[in-house]
Amino acid sequence: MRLPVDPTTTMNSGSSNFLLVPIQEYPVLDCVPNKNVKIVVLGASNVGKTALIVRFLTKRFIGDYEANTGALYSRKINLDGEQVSLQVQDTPCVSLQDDAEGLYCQEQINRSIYWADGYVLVFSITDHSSYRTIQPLYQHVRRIHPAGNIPVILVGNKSDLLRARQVPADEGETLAASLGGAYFEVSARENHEGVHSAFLHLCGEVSRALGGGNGEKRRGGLHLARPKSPNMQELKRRFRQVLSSKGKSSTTTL
Ligand SMILES: Nc1nc2c(ncn2[C@@H]2O[C@H](COP(=O)(O)OP(=O)(O)OP(=O)(O)O)[C@@H](O)[C@H]2O)c(=O)[nH]1
Repeated sequence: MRLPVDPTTTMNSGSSNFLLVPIQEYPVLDCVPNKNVKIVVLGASNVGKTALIVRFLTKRFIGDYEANTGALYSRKINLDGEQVSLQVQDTPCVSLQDDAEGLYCQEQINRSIYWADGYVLVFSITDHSSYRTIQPLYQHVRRIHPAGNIPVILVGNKSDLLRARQVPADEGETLAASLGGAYFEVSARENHEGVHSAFLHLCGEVSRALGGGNGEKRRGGLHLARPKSPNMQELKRRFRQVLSSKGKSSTTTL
């Protein structure tokens, strides 16, 4: 069933896509100053990225969505007793190239990866090919953020479809461990709590990575941290490093 569309319900006014349930946007005025947790949800087609975001933000599950072109949602959350501004970016799907190592990844996804501080990598437990996209996807994120810690969680969605399972839980756990993140097996369709815990876990990781309340990115990657004292040699070295890492990333133009 398609619900009526209220354009005020989308947070991304420049985008033609829309969501079928209203997600309230909260003012960020009473949030911790400058503490903005930005997460992006990535994965193959049809794994439930939009369903997970809707579940997390509204506690609801809606069966059908318009084809997703990437909407940005913002709200206020309570994290360890602090009101924090959260932004969640939905994305179009990624897919494996024929050699199964490279990734088709739209430019807008690259921009979202660059923008975000934390990553929800989603596959469907009923679709092994969606699981196989995760490792190349993570490598792709790494190319965009080559240095430092990357807060990430791995989500195996559609756990209500046990009879159609193609990915055993221990494969999910092993993969998550190799990425340095936690694994959550959830059902956006049947359960809010699991989805909520997964997103909140990542928000906590991001918040810690951002550091004690000043909201500045602590990790490296393409962000050039300002050196304590001006040193032209060091600046030139960092600049060359960034240029060469950009050159290595064939799909990334930032
Ligand atoms: N059974 C079941 N179906 C789900 C679940 N989550 C999502 N779906 C269904 O899976 C389909 C895809 O969900 P979406 O949220 O549109 O997936 P997506 O990853 O955003 O898809 P793309 O727009 O192709 O990137 C829809 O028909 C959903 O109703 C789940 O936990 N269980």
